Amino acid sequence: MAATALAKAPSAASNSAAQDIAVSVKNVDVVFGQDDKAVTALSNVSVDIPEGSLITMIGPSGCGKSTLLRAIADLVPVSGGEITVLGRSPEAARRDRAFSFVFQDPTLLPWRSAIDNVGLPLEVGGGGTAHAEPAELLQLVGLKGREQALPGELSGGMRQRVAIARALVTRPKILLMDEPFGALDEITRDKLNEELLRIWQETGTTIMFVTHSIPEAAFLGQQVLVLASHPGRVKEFMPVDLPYPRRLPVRDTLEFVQITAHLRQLLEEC
Ligand SMILES: Nc1ncnc2c1ncn2[C@@H]1O[C@H](COP(=O)(O)OP(=O)(O)OP(=O)(O)O)[C@@H](O)[C@H]1O
Repeated sequence: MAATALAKAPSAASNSAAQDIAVSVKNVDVVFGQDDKAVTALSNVSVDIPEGSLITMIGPSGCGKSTLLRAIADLVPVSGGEITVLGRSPEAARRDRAFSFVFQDPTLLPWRSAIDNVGLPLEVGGGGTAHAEPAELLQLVGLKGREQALPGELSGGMRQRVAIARALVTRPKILLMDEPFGALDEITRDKLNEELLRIWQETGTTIMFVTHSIPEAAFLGQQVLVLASHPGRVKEFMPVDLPYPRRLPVRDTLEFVQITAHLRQLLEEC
């Protein structure tokens, strides 16, 4: 396996001129079940996610945020329309390890150290592919010195950092994150929000991030994809016109308050 350093990709935030599309979602429907039990989770959803961008997704419970992320990740089949990931099918992209998924629950193996958890994807089918060094990734997520700690010896926030490092070890172009900080206390979550932005800028990874938190969606995202429910559909794809690097105090500015007020208004209409 070829270990490579975490090459600094072109700054994601300053890369908006290069509009190659990482994920294209075109007229996508997802229907679960059949006949009178059929649930239309997504209806005619279209959105293009530029390479290197950080997109947050928000919407009422059950509007299909996770389903959209899972369809992109080839975990859920689409019933209509088309998804392409870096120009190929989600299945091909999964085989090529074009993306990694981070869930709310970090699901680490409790008997393996932090560094061995980070390296796990390399042991299951990662042979021959370029990858990042687990130790370097633990440093990237702020866990230098805790390489040998077992998950049970780490806090919830630290475990989620390990999960993020593990997701990055195969050097995916795209990171799909489904409420990764939803179970954490507010202070830890704030800190991880700032750190995720730093990681994004250092790696240039395209990130799609599902959240229930309006401030989190606005703080992280270059654009916020607002989904409405029954059936799940795009309500608005709203740009967040705040410069990066963003620090937490930006949330106290009038601009930020106006953005979150607009998002709240959109969600009330969903
Ligand atoms: N495997 C499945 N089988 C049947 N229905 C499903 C399945 N997965 C999701 N659904 C339904 O699809 C709809 C969208 O669910 P999804 O989990 O994508 O919503 P969500 O916006 O992520 O919700 P939440 O914010 O509560 O996590 C819901 O009505 C849900 O019940």
